[in-house]
Amino acid sequence: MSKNRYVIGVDFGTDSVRTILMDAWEGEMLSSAVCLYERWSKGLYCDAGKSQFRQHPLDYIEGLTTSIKRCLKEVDVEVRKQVGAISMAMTGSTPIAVDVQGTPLALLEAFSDNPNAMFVLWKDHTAIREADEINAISKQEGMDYLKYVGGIYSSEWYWAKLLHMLRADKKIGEVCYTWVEHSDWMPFLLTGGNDARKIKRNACAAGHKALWSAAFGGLPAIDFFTSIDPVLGIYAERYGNKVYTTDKSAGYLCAEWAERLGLSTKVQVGIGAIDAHVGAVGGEIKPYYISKVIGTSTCDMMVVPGDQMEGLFVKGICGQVNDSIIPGMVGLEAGQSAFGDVYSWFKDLLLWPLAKKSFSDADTDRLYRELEAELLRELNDAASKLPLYIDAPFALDWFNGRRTPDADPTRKGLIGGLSLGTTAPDIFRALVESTCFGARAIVERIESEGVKVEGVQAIGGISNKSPFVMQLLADILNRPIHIAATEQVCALGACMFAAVVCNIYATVEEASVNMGSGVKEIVRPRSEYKELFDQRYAQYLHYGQLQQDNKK
Ligand SMILES: Nc1ncnc2c1ncn2[C@@H]1O[C@H](COP(=O)(O)OP(=O)(O)O)[C@@H](O)[C@H]1O
Ligand SMILES: O=C(CO)[C@@H](O)[C@@H](O)COP(=O)(O)O
Repeated sequence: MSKNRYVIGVDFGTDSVRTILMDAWEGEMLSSAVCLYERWSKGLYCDAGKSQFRQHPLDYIEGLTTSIKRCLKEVDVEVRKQVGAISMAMTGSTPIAVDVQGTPLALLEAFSDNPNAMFVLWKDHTAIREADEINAISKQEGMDYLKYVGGIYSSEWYWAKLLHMLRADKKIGEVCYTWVEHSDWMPFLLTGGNDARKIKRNACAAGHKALWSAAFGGLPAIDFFTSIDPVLGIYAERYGNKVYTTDKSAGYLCAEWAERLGLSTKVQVGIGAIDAHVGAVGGEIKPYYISKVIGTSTCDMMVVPGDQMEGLFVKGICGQVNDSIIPGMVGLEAGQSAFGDVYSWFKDLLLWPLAKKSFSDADTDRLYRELEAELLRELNDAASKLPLYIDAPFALDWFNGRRTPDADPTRKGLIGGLSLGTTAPDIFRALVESTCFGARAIVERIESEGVKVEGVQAIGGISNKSPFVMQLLADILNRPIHIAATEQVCALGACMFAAVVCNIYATVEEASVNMGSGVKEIVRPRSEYKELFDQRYAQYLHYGQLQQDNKK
Protein backbone atom coordinates (compact mmCIF):
# COMPACT_ATOMS: atom_id res chain seq x y z
CA MET A 1 0.00 0.00 0.00
CA SER A 2 1.08 3.60 -0.69
CA LYS A 3 2.77 5.45 2.19
CA ASN A 4 0.17 8.18 1.82
CA ARG A 5 -2.78 7.65 4.05
CA TYR A 6 -4.78 10.86 4.43
CA VAL A 7 -6.60 12.92 1.82
CA ILE A 8 -8.53 16.17 1.72
CA GLY A 9 -11.72 16.67 -0.32
CA VAL A 10 -13.20 20.12 -0.90
CA ASP A 11 -16.67 20.91 -2.18
CA PHE A 12 -17.28 24.49 -3.33
CA GLY A 13 -21.12 24.62 -3.20
CA THR A 14 -23.27 27.57 -4.18
CA ASP A 15 -23.54 29.02 -0.68
CA SER A 16 -20.62 27.48 1.19
CA VAL A 17 -17.39 25.51 0.92
CA ARG A 18 -17.30 22.13 2.69
CA THR A 19 -14.05 20.33 3.40
CA ILE A 20 -13.38 16.89 4.87
CA LEU A 21 -10.16 15.18 5.89
CA MET A 22 -10.20 11.39 5.58
CA ASP A 23 -8.16 8.39 6.48
CA ALA A 24 -8.33 6.75 3.05
CA TRP A 25 -7.05 3.39 4.32
CA GLU A 26 -9.86 3.05 6.82
CA GLY A 27 -12.49 5.00 4.86
CA GLU A 28 -13.00 7.14 7.95
CA MET A 29 -13.74 10.86 8.12
CA LEU A 30 -11.43 12.49 10.68
CA SER A 31 -12.68 16.06 10.55
CA SER A 32 -14.86 18.41 8.55
CA ALA A 33 -15.54 22.14 8.26
CA VAL A 34 -18.07 24.34 6.49
CA CYS A 35 -17.49 28.05 5.69
CA LEU A 36 -20.01 30.44 4.18
CA TYR A 37 -18.76 32.77 1.45
CA GLU A 38 -18.50 36.14 3.14
CA ARG A 39 -19.30 38.45 0.23
CA TRP A 40 -21.87 36.14 -1.32
CA SER A 41 -23.81 35.77 1.94
CA LYS A 42 -24.21 39.57 1.99
CA GLY A 43 -25.66 39.44 -1.53
CA LEU A 44 -22.78 41.47 -3.01
CA TYR A 45 -22.34 41.65 -6.80
CA CYS A 46 -25.69 39.89 -7.41
CA ASP A 47 -28.99 41.14 -8.78
CA ALA A 48 -31.61 38.39 -8.72
CA GLY A 49 -34.02 40.60 -10.70
CA LYS A 50 -31.58 40.44 -13.63
CA SER A 51 -30.58 36.83 -12.91
CA GLN A 52 -27.07 38.10 -12.24
CA PHE A 53 -25.16 35.91 -9.77
CA ARG A 54 -21.44 36.58 -9.34
CA GLN A 55 -18.90 35.29 -6.82
CA HIS A 56 -15.66 37.00 -5.88
CA PRO A 57 -12.51 34.80 -6.11
CA LEU A 58 -11.57 35.97 -2.61
CA ASP A 59 -14.65 34.16 -1.25
CA TYR A 60 -13.21 30.90 -2.60
CA ILE A 61 -9.66 31.62 -1.45
CA GLU A 62 -10.72 32.54 2.08
CA GLY A 63 -13.25 29.69 2.35
CA LEU A 64 -10.70 27.14 1.18
CA THR A 65 -7.99 28.37 3.54
CA THR A 66 -10.22 28.56 6.61
CA SER A 67 -11.96 25.24 6.05
CA ILE A 68 -8.75 23.27 5.42
CA LYS A 69 -7.03 24.85 8.42
CA ARG A 70 -10.00 24.01 10.63
CA CYS A 71 -9.91 20.39 9.49
CA LEU A 72 -6.18 20.13 10.17
CA LYS A 73 -6.47 21.75 13.59
CA GLU A 74 -8.71 18.94 14.79
CA VAL A 75 -6.23 16.15 14.04
CA ASP A 76 -2.82 15.07 15.29
CA VAL A 77 0.13 16.93 13.70
CA GLU A 78 1.41 13.60 12.36
CA VAL A 79 -1.66 13.38 10.14
CA ARG A 80 -0.81 16.52 8.18
CA LYS A 81 2.58 15.03 7.30
CA GLN A 82 0.86 12.11 5.62
CA VAL A 83 -1.69 14.02 3.55
CA GLY A 84 -1.17 12.69 0.03
CA ALA A 85 -3.56 14.79 -2.06
CA ILE A 86 -6.25 17.43 -2.17
CA SER A 87 -9.04 17.16 -4.74
CA MET A 88 -11.80 19.67 -5.31
CA ALA A 89 -15.32 19.84 -6.72
CA MET A 90 -16.86 23.10 -7.90
CA THR A 91 -20.14 24.33 -9.33
CA GLY A 92 -20.25 24.74 -13.08
CA SER A 93 -20.39 26.29 -15.51
CA THR A 94 -18.86 28.96 -13.26
CA PRO A 95 -16.19 30.67 -15.39
CA ILE A 96 -14.11 33.82 -14.96
CA ALA A 97 -11.97 36.09 -17.15
CA VAL A 98 -8.23 35.72 -16.41
CA ASP A 99 -5.26 37.67 -17.76
CA VAL A 100 -2.28 36.06 -19.49
CA GLN A 101 -0.78 35.08 -16.13
CA GLY A 102 -4.01 33.29 -15.22
CA THR A 103 -5.00 35.87 -12.60
CA PRO A 104 -8.76 36.44 -12.33
CA LEU A 105 -9.47 40.04 -13.27
CA ALA A 106 -11.33 40.64 -9.98
CA LEU A 107 -8.01 40.09 -8.20
CA LEU A 108 -6.48 43.04 -10.09
CA GLU A 109 -6.98 46.41 -8.43
CA ALA A 110 -8.64 47.98 -11.44
CA PHE A 111 -11.38 45.33 -11.49
CA SER A 112 -11.72 44.41 -7.82
CA ASP A 113 -15.33 45.62 -7.51
CA ASN A 114 -16.50 44.86 -11.04
CA PRO A 115 -19.02 41.97 -11.07
CA ASN A 116 -18.10 41.28 -14.72
CA ALA A 117 -14.57 40.44 -13.58
CA MET A 118 -15.84 37.81 -11.10
CA PHE A 119 -16.93 34.20 -11.40
CA VAL A 120 -20.23 33.98 -13.26
CA LEU A 121 -22.06 31.44 -11.16
CA TRP A 122 -23.83 28.49 -12.82
CA LYS A 123 -27.24 29.96 -12.03
CA ASP A 124 -26.52 33.35 -13.67
CA HIS A 125 -28.86 33.72 -16.66
CA THR A 126 -27.61 37.01 -18.12
CA ALA A 127 -26.44 35.30 -21.32
CA ILE A 128 -29.82 34.19 -22.71
CA ARG A 129 -29.44 36.15 -25.96
CA GLU A 130 -25.96 34.76 -26.59
CA ALA A 131 -27.17 31.18 -25.95
CA ASP A 132 -29.94 31.78 -28.51
CA GLU A 133 -27.31 32.87 -31.05
CA ILE A 134 -25.28 29.72 -30.45
CA ASN A 135 -28.41 27.60 -30.84
CA ALA A 136 -29.31 29.37 -34.09
CA ILE A 137 -25.86 28.74 -35.64
CA SER A 138 -25.88 25.11 -34.58
CA LYS A 139 -28.99 24.55 -36.72
CA GLN A 140 -27.06 25.49 -39.88
CA GLU A 141 -25.73 22.84 -42.24
CA GLY A 142 -22.55 21.21 -40.93
CA MET A 143 -22.74 23.01 -37.57
CA ASP A 144 -24.44 20.30 -35.50
CA TYR A 145 -22.14 20.43 -32.50
CA LEU A 146 -24.85 20.14 -29.83
CA LYS A 147 -25.66 16.45 -30.08
CA TYR A 148 -23.60 15.55 -27.02
CA VAL A 149 -25.27 18.26 -24.89
CA GLY A 150 -28.91 17.38 -25.49
CA GLY A 151 -29.39 19.54 -28.61
CA ILE A 152 -29.71 22.90 -26.82
CA TYR A 153 -26.89 25.19 -25.62
CA SER A 154 -27.77 26.73 -22.26
CA SER A 155 -27.28 30.29 -21.05
CA GLU A 156 -25.73 28.70 -17.94
CA TRP A 157 -22.72 27.55 -19.98
CA TYR A 158 -19.23 28.62 -20.85
CA TRP A 159 -19.40 30.08 -24.40
CA ALA A 160 -22.68 31.95 -23.90
CA LYS A 161 -21.33 33.53 -20.71
CA LEU A 162 -18.01 34.47 -22.34
CA LEU A 163 -19.68 36.12 -25.32
CA HIS A 164 -22.06 38.00 -23.06
CA MET A 165 -19.23 39.30 -20.90
CA LEU A 166 -17.11 40.43 -23.86
CA ARG A 167 -20.06 42.39 -25.23
CA ALA A 168 -21.35 43.72 -21.92
CA ASP A 169 -18.04 45.12 -20.70
CA LYS A 170 -15.45 46.15 -23.27
CA LYS A 171 -12.79 46.62 -20.58
CA ILE A 172 -12.96 42.90 -19.80
CA GLY A 173 -12.18 42.03 -23.42
CA GLU A 174 -9.08 44.24 -23.35
CA VAL A 175 -7.45 42.24 -20.55
CA CYS A 176 -9.13 38.82 -20.68
CA TYR A 177 -6.68 36.29 -22.15
CA THR A 178 -8.91 33.29 -21.56
CA TRP A 179 -12.10 32.22 -19.80
CA VAL A 180 -11.59 29.64 -17.07
CA GLU A 181 -13.92 27.37 -15.13
CA HIS A 182 -13.74 27.56 -11.33
CA SER A 183 -12.96 23.82 -11.43
CA ASP A 184 -9.82 24.53 -13.51
CA TRP A 185 -8.68 27.69 -11.80
CA MET A 186 -8.50 26.30 -8.24
CA PRO A 187 -5.97 23.52 -9.07
CA PHE A 188 -4.00 26.04 -11.19
CA LEU A 189 -3.89 28.41 -8.22
CA LEU A 190 -2.87 25.79 -5.66
CA THR A 191 -0.11 24.46 -7.88
CA GLY A 192 1.35 27.96 -8.30
CA GLY A 193 0.34 28.43 -11.95
CA ASN A 194 1.35 31.75 -13.51
CA ASP A 195 0.80 31.18 -17.22
CA ALA A 196 -2.78 30.99 -18.49
CA ARG A 197 -1.63 28.94 -21.49
CA LYS A 198 -0.78 26.09 -19.13
CA ILE A 199 -4.13 25.84 -17.36
CA LYS A 200 -5.30 22.22 -17.39
CA ARG A 201 -8.98 21.94 -18.36
CA ASN A 202 -11.03 19.11 -16.87
CA ALA A 203 -12.84 16.69 -19.18
CA CYS A 204 -16.04 17.03 -17.18
CA ALA A 205 -16.61 20.79 -17.52
CA ALA A 206 -15.07 20.85 -21.01
CA GLY A 207 -17.50 18.19 -22.25
CA HIS A 208 -20.67 19.26 -20.48
CA LYS A 209 -20.31 23.04 -20.75
CA ALA A 210 -17.78 23.94 -23.47
CA LEU A 211 -18.68 21.46 -26.27
CA TRP A 212 -15.34 19.61 -26.10
CA SER A 213 -15.67 16.09 -27.50
CA ALA A 214 -13.17 13.46 -28.60
CA ALA A 215 -15.59 12.79 -31.46
CA PHE A 216 -14.86 16.33 -32.80
CA GLY A 217 -11.15 15.96 -32.05
CA GLY A 218 -11.57 18.60 -29.32
CA LEU A 219 -13.70 21.72 -29.65
CA PRO A 220 -16.02 22.24 -32.65
CA ALA A 221 -14.33 23.69 -35.78
CA ILE A 222 -13.21 27.32 -35.44
CA ASP A 223 -15.77 28.24 -38.17
CA PHE A 224 -18.52 27.38 -35.74
CA PHE A 225 -17.25 29.92 -33.23
CA THR A 226 -16.45 32.65 -35.72
CA SER A 227 -19.92 32.28 -37.28
CA ILE A 228 -21.40 33.10 -33.89
CA ASP A 229 -19.00 36.04 -33.40
CA PRO A 230 -15.42 36.41 -34.70
CA VAL A 231 -14.21 37.21 -31.18
CA LEU A 232 -15.23 33.74 -30.00
CA GLY A 233 -12.86 32.24 -32.57
CA ILE A 234 -9.92 33.89 -30.79
CA TYR A 235 -10.91 32.35 -27.46
CA ALA A 236 -11.61 28.96 -29.03
CA GLU A 237 -8.04 28.98 -30.45
CA ARG A 238 -6.68 29.72 -27.00
CA TYR A 239 -8.72 27.01 -25.26
CA GLY A 240 -6.18 24.30 -26.02
CA ASN A 241 -6.84 20.81 -27.25
CA LYS A 242 -6.18 18.60 -24.28
CA VAL A 243 -8.43 17.76 -21.34
CA TYR A 244 -7.69 15.76 -18.18
CA THR A 245 -9.77 13.40 -16.06
CA THR A 246 -10.30 13.99 -12.35
CA ASP A 247 -8.31 10.94 -11.26
CA LYS A 248 -5.13 12.67 -12.52
CA SER A 249 -2.79 15.06 -10.72
CA ALA A 250 -2.64 18.74 -11.70
CA GLY A 251 0.73 19.03 -9.92
CA TYR A 252 2.07 19.62 -6.41
CA LEU A 253 0.99 22.19 -3.86
CA CYS A 254 3.18 25.26 -4.44
CA ALA A 255 5.35 26.64 -1.62
CA GLU A 256 3.10 29.62 -1.00
CA TRP A 257 -0.05 27.52 -0.59
CA ALA A 258 1.75 24.80 1.35
CA GLU A 259 2.82 27.42 3.87
CA ARG A 260 -0.58 29.06 3.98
CA LEU A 261 -2.31 25.73 4.70
CA GLY A 262 0.38 24.21 6.90
CA LEU A 263 0.99 21.30 4.51
CA SER A 264 4.04 20.15 2.58
CA THR A 265 4.90 20.71 -1.07
CA LYS A 266 4.68 16.91 -1.56
CA VAL A 267 0.89 17.09 -1.51
CA GLN A 268 -0.61 16.48 -4.95
CA VAL A 269 -3.51 18.56 -6.22
CA GLY A 270 -6.08 16.66 -8.27
CA ILE A 271 -7.68 17.87 -11.50
CA GLY A 272 -11.03 19.44 -10.61
CA ALA A 273 -14.55 18.58 -11.75
CA ILE A 274 -18.12 19.79 -11.42
CA ASP A 275 -19.55 19.22 -7.93
CA ALA A 276 -22.47 17.01 -8.92
CA HIS A 277 -20.23 14.66 -10.90
CA VAL A 278 -17.87 14.25 -7.97
CA GLY A 279 -20.89 13.90 -5.65
CA ALA A 280 -22.21 11.04 -7.75
CA VAL A 281 -18.92 9.22 -7.17
CA GLY A 282 -19.11 10.03 -3.43
CA GLY A 283 -22.60 8.53 -3.44
CA GLU A 284 -21.22 5.36 -5.10
CA ILE A 285 -23.10 5.77 -8.37
CA LYS A 286 -23.99 2.54 -10.22
CA PRO A 287 -24.63 2.10 -13.95
CA TYR A 288 -28.24 2.87 -14.92
CA TYR A 289 -29.06 4.44 -11.54
CA ILE A 290 -29.96 8.14 -11.48
CA SER A 291 -27.94 9.80 -8.77
CA LYS A 292 -29.80 12.96 -7.82
CA VAL A 293 -27.67 15.61 -6.14
CA ILE A 294 -30.37 17.60 -4.40
CA GLY A 295 -29.48 21.03 -3.01
CA THR A 296 -30.18 24.59 -4.14
CA SER A 297 -30.60 23.01 -7.59
CA THR A 298 -30.54 19.39 -8.70
CA CYS A 299 -28.10 17.60 -10.91
CA ASP A 300 -29.28 14.20 -12.07
CA MET A 301 -26.29 12.05 -12.89
CA MET A 302 -26.01 8.66 -14.62
CA VAL A 303 -23.19 6.47 -15.84
CA VAL A 304 -23.64 4.06 -18.74
CA PRO A 305 -20.98 1.78 -20.28
CA GLY A 306 -19.74 3.39 -23.52
CA ASP A 307 -20.79 0.56 -25.85
CA GLN A 308 -24.39 0.89 -24.63
CA MET A 309 -24.53 4.56 -25.70
CA GLU A 310 -23.28 3.98 -29.26
CA GLY A 311 -25.51 6.02 -31.60
CA LEU A 312 -27.78 7.14 -28.75
CA PHE A 313 -28.21 10.91 -28.25
CA VAL A 314 -30.48 11.84 -25.35
CA LYS A 315 -32.39 14.99 -26.30
CA GLY A 316 -32.96 17.84 -23.87
CA ILE A 317 -30.42 16.93 -21.16
CA CYS A 318 -27.18 18.70 -20.17
CA GLY A 319 -24.88 16.29 -21.86
CA GLN A 320 -23.46 12.83 -22.33
CA VAL A 321 -19.71 12.94 -22.03
CA ASN A 322 -17.05 10.23 -21.99
CA ASP A 323 -15.15 10.01 -18.67
CA SER A 324 -17.07 12.90 -17.07
CA ILE A 325 -18.11 11.06 -13.90
CA ILE A 326 -16.20 7.78 -13.85
CA PRO A 327 -13.24 7.46 -16.22
CA GLY A 328 -14.12 4.83 -18.80
CA MET A 329 -17.90 5.36 -18.80
CA VAL A 330 -20.26 7.85 -20.42
CA GLY A 331 -21.54 10.33 -17.82
CA LEU A 332 -25.02 11.77 -18.34
CA GLU A 333 -26.17 14.97 -16.64
CA ALA A 334 -29.62 16.53 -16.37
CA GLY A 335 -31.09 18.69 -13.63
CA GLN A 336 -33.30 21.48 -12.33
CA SER A 337 -32.08 25.09 -12.11
CA ALA A 338 -33.87 25.61 -8.80
CA PHE A 339 -34.92 23.03 -6.24
CA GLY A 340 -34.01 24.06 -2.64
CA ASP A 341 -33.72 27.61 -4.02
CA VAL A 342 -37.49 27.54 -4.56
CA TYR A 343 -37.98 26.72 -0.87
CA SER A 344 -35.47 29.42 0.14
CA TRP A 345 -37.33 31.94 -2.00
CA PHE A 346 -40.58 31.11 -0.18
CA LYS A 347 -38.88 31.30 3.21
CA ASP A 348 -37.44 34.74 2.33
CA LEU A 349 -40.85 35.89 1.17
CA LEU A 350 -42.40 34.97 4.51
CA LEU A 351 -39.57 36.66 6.39
CA TRP A 352 -39.73 39.86 4.36
CA PRO A 353 -41.16 42.12 7.10
CA LEU A 354 -38.52 40.99 9.59
CA ALA A 355 -35.69 41.37 7.10
CA LYS A 356 -36.65 44.97 6.36
CA LYS A 357 -33.97 47.25 7.75
CA SER A 358 -36.50 49.92 8.81
CA PHE A 359 -37.98 47.53 11.42
CA SER A 360 -34.72 46.30 12.73
CA ASP A 361 -33.83 46.43 16.38
CA ALA A 362 -32.07 43.80 18.47
CA ASP A 363 -35.25 41.79 19.19
CA THR A 364 -36.43 41.78 15.59
CA ASP A 365 -32.99 40.76 14.47
CA ARG A 366 -32.93 37.85 16.94
CA LEU A 367 -36.43 36.75 15.88
CA TYR A 368 -35.37 36.95 12.24
CA ARG A 369 -32.36 34.75 12.85
CA GLU A 370 -34.37 32.20 14.82
CA LEU A 371 -37.08 31.98 12.18
CA GLU A 372 -34.50 31.89 9.39
CA ALA A 373 -32.97 28.81 10.96
CA GLU A 374 -36.26 27.08 11.81
CA LEU A 375 -38.82 28.05 9.19
CA LEU A 376 -38.09 25.41 6.56
CA ARG A 377 -38.16 22.67 9.18
CA GLU A 378 -41.49 23.98 10.51
CA LEU A 379 -42.94 24.17 7.00
CA ASN A 380 -41.81 20.60 6.29
CA ASP A 381 -43.43 19.43 9.45
CA ALA A 382 -46.75 21.21 8.86
CA ALA A 383 -46.91 20.31 5.14
CA SER A 384 -46.30 16.63 5.85
CA LYS A 385 -49.51 16.55 7.95
CA LEU A 386 -51.78 18.07 5.29
CA PRO A 387 -54.36 15.88 3.57
CA LEU A 388 -53.72 15.30 -0.14
CA TYR A 389 -56.51 16.04 -2.63
CA ILE A 390 -56.81 16.61 -6.32
CA ASP A 391 -57.49 20.34 -6.39
CA ALA A 392 -55.03 21.40 -3.69
CA PRO A 393 -52.82 24.40 -4.60
CA PHE A 394 -50.30 23.56 -7.33
CA ALA A 395 -47.12 25.10 -8.71
CA LEU A 396 -44.61 25.11 -11.57
CA ASP A 397 -41.03 24.82 -10.34
CA TRP A 398 -39.26 26.98 -12.96
CA PHE A 399 -38.35 29.82 -10.60
CA ASN A 400 -34.91 30.01 -12.21
CA GLY A 401 -35.96 28.85 -15.66
CA ARG A 402 -35.92 25.24 -16.79
CA ARG A 403 -32.67 23.32 -17.10
CA THR A 404 -34.08 19.97 -18.23
CA PRO A 405 -35.94 18.58 -20.11
CA ASP A 406 -35.13 21.07 -22.90
CA ALA A 407 -33.28 24.03 -21.39
CA ASP A 408 -35.37 27.19 -21.43
CA PRO A 409 -34.25 29.94 -19.05
CA THR A 410 -37.28 32.05 -19.92
CA ARG A 411 -39.68 29.61 -18.22
CA LYS A 412 -41.18 30.95 -14.99
CA GLY A 413 -42.46 29.62 -11.69
CA LEU A 414 -46.17 29.66 -10.96
CA ILE A 415 -48.45 29.10 -7.97
CA GLY A 416 -52.16 28.47 -8.54
CA GLY A 417 -55.35 27.03 -7.11
CA LEU A 418 -55.33 29.44 -4.15
CA SER A 419 -58.26 30.46 -1.97
CA LEU A 420 -58.75 32.55 1.15
CA GLY A 421 -58.27 29.32 3.09
CA THR A 422 -54.81 28.60 1.62
CA THR A 423 -52.07 28.54 4.25
CA ALA A 424 -48.28 28.89 4.06
CA PRO A 425 -47.80 25.11 4.49
CA ASP A 426 -50.30 24.51 1.61
CA ILE A 427 -48.15 26.67 -0.66
CA PHE A 428 -44.95 25.06 0.58
CA ARG A 429 -46.39 21.61 -0.17
CA ALA A 430 -47.33 22.77 -3.68
CA LEU A 431 -43.78 24.05 -4.24
CA VAL A 432 -42.22 20.81 -3.01
CA GLU A 433 -44.59 18.81 -5.18
CA SER A 434 -43.70 20.91 -8.25
CA THR A 435 -39.97 20.34 -7.73
CA CYS A 436 -40.68 16.58 -7.54
CA PHE A 437 -42.77 16.77 -10.72
CA GLY A 438 -39.80 18.48 -12.36
CA ALA A 439 -37.71 15.49 -11.25
CA ARG A 440 -40.26 13.09 -12.76
CA ALA A 441 -40.17 14.91 -16.11
CA ILE A 442 -36.41 14.27 -16.25
CA VAL A 443 -36.69 10.53 -15.51
CA GLU A 444 -39.44 10.20 -18.10
CA ARG A 445 -37.35 12.03 -20.71
CA ILE A 446 -34.28 9.86 -20.16
CA GLU A 447 -36.35 6.67 -20.43
CA SER A 448 -38.28 7.85 -23.47
CA GLU A 449 -34.95 8.54 -25.19
CA GLY A 450 -33.93 4.90 -24.75
CA VAL A 451 -31.85 4.81 -21.55
CA LYS A 452 -33.36 2.56 -18.89
CA VAL A 453 -33.43 3.98 -15.35
CA GLU A 454 -33.05 1.05 -12.96
CA GLY A 455 -33.00 2.93 -9.67
CA VAL A 456 -32.77 6.32 -7.98
CA GLN A 457 -30.23 7.50 -5.42
CA ALA A 458 -30.64 10.79 -3.54
CA ILE A 459 -27.56 12.62 -2.39
CA GLY A 460 -26.77 16.22 -1.40
CA GLY A 461 -28.09 18.46 1.39
CA ILE A 462 -31.85 18.05 1.00
CA SER A 463 -31.74 14.25 0.84
CA ASN A 464 -30.60 14.33 4.47
CA LYS A 465 -32.43 17.45 5.65
CA SER A 466 -35.95 16.69 4.51
CA PRO A 467 -37.68 13.30 4.92
CA PHE A 468 -40.86 15.04 3.69
CA VAL A 469 -39.33 16.02 0.34
CA MET A 470 -37.84 12.53 -0.03
CA GLN A 471 -41.23 10.85 0.62
CA LEU A 472 -42.97 13.05 -1.96
CA LEU A 473 -40.17 12.35 -4.43
CA ALA A 474 -40.59 8.57 -3.94
CA ASP A 475 -44.39 8.86 -4.33
CA ILE A 476 -44.20 11.04 -7.44
CA LEU A 477 -41.48 9.01 -9.17
CA ASN A 478 -43.22 5.85 -7.93
CA ARG A 479 -39.80 4.39 -7.21
CA PRO A 480 -37.81 3.65 -4.05
CA ILE A 481 -35.24 6.33 -3.26
CA HIS A 482 -31.87 5.22 -1.86
CA ILE A 483 -30.65 7.96 0.48
CA ALA A 484 -26.88 8.31 0.87
CA ALA A 485 -25.62 8.03 4.44
CA THR A 486 -23.45 11.11 4.29
CA GLU A 487 -24.60 14.65 3.64
CA GLN A 488 -21.16 15.64 2.33
CA VAL A 489 -21.11 13.43 -0.77
CA CYS A 490 -19.32 15.96 -2.98
CA ALA A 491 -16.46 16.39 -0.48
CA LEU A 492 -16.42 12.60 0.03
CA GLY A 493 -16.24 12.04 -3.73
CA ALA A 494 -13.38 14.55 -3.89
CA CYS A 495 -11.55 12.50 -1.21
CA MET A 496 -12.04 9.37 -3.33
CA PHE A 497 -10.49 11.08 -6.35
CA ALA A 498 -7.66 12.40 -4.16
CA ALA A 499 -6.96 8.84 -3.00
CA VAL A 500 -6.48 7.80 -6.64
CA VAL A 501 -4.40 10.89 -7.45
CA CYS A 502 -1.85 9.99 -4.75
CA ASN A 503 -1.92 6.26 -5.59
CA ILE A 504 -3.63 4.98 -2.44
CA TYR A 505 -6.11 3.25 -4.76
CA ALA A 506 -5.69 2.39 -8.42
CA THR A 507 -9.15 3.38 -9.64
CA VAL A 508 -12.12 5.47 -8.55
CA GLU A 509 -14.20 2.30 -8.28
CA GLU A 510 -11.66 0.81 -5.85
CA ALA A 511 -11.58 4.03 -3.80
CA SER A 512 -15.36 4.06 -3.72
CA VAL A 513 -15.56 0.47 -2.35
CA ASN A 514 -13.06 1.29 0.41
CA MET A 515 -14.16 4.80 1.31
CA GLY A 516 -17.92 4.91 0.60
CA SER A 517 -20.40 5.32 3.43
CA GLY A 518 -23.29 3.53 1.74
CA VAL A 519 -27.03 3.97 1.93
CA LYS A 520 -28.72 5.35 5.06
CA GLU A 521 -32.26 4.29 4.21
CA ILE A 522 -34.59 3.46 1.35
CA VAL A 523 -37.74 5.58 1.13
CA ARG A 524 -40.53 3.64 -0.60
CA PRO A 525 -43.43 5.05 -2.63
CA ARG A 526 -46.88 4.92 -1.02
CA SER A 527 -49.05 3.09 -3.54
CA GLU A 528 -52.26 4.63 -2.18
CA TYR A 529 -51.18 8.04 -3.56
CA LYS A 530 -50.09 6.86 -7.01
CA GLU A 531 -53.28 7.69 -8.87
CA LEU A 532 -53.63 11.09 -7.22
CA PHE A 533 -50.08 12.09 -8.06
CA ASP A 534 -50.48 10.80 -11.62
CA GLN A 535 -53.47 13.11 -12.03
CA ARG A 536 -51.70 16.05 -10.46
CA TYR A 537 -48.63 15.40 -12.64
CA ALA A 538 -50.89 15.55 -15.72
CA GLN A 539 -52.13 18.90 -14.38
CA TYR A 540 -48.49 20.09 -13.95
CA LEU A 541 -47.74 19.17 -17.58
CA HIS A 542 -50.91 20.93 -18.69
CA TYR A 543 -50.01 24.23 -16.98
CA GLY A 544 -46.46 23.96 -18.30
CA GLN A 545 -47.84 23.55 -21.83
CA LEU A 546 -50.18 26.53 -21.37
CA GLN A 547 -47.17 28.67 -20.41
CA GLN A 548 -45.36 27.47 -23.52
CA ASP A 549 -48.39 28.22 -25.74
CA ASN A 550 -48.74 31.70 -24.25
CA LYS A 551 -45.13 32.47 -25.18
CA LYS A 552 -45.74 31.82 -28.86
N1 LIG B 1 -35.36 21.47 6.11
C1 LIG B 1 -35.21 21.70 4.81
N2 LIG B 1 -36.12 21.22 3.94
C2 LIG B 1 -36.01 21.42 2.61
N3 LIG B 1 -34.99 22.11 2.06
C3 LIG B 1 -34.05 22.61 2.88
C4 LIG B 1 -34.11 22.44 4.29
N4 LIG B 1 -33.04 23.06 4.84
C5 LIG B 1 -32.35 23.60 3.79
N5 LIG B 1 -32.94 23.33 2.63
C6 LIG B 1 -32.51 23.74 1.28
O1 LIG B 1 -31.26 23.16 1.03
C7 LIG B 1 -30.59 23.93 0.03
C8 LIG B 1 -29.06 23.85 0.26
O2 LIG B 1 -28.63 22.58 -0.06
P1 LIG B 1 -27.14 22.08 0.14
O3 LIG B 1 -27.00 20.76 -0.52
O4 LIG B 1 -26.85 22.12 1.60
O5 LIG B 1 -26.25 23.21 -0.53
P2 LIG B 1 -25.69 23.44 -2.03
O6 LIG B 1 -26.84 23.31 -2.98
O7 LIG B 1 -25.15 24.84 -1.97
O8 LIG B 1 -24.63 22.42 -2.32
C9 LIG B 1 -31.14 25.35 0.15
O9 LIG B 1 -31.63 25.74 -1.11
C10 LIG B 1 -32.28 25.24 1.16
O10 LIG B 1 -33.47 25.86 0.71
O1 LIG C 1 -25.00 23.36 -12.55
C1 LIG C 1 -24.36 22.51 -11.98
C2 LIG C 1 -23.78 21.39 -12.69
O2 LIG C 1 -24.07 21.43 -14.03
C3 LIG C 1 -24.04 22.55 -10.55
O3 LIG C 1 -22.75 22.91 -10.38
C4 LIG C 1 -25.00 23.41 -9.82
O4 LIG C 1 -26.25 22.86 -10.01
C5 LIG C 1 -24.57 23.50 -8.36
O5 LIG C 1 -25.63 23.46 -7.51
P1 LIG C 1 -25.57 23.16 -5.94
O6 LIG C 1 -25.03 24.38 -5.30
O7 LIG C 1 -24.69 21.97 -5.69
O8 LIG C 1 -27.03 22.91 -5.67
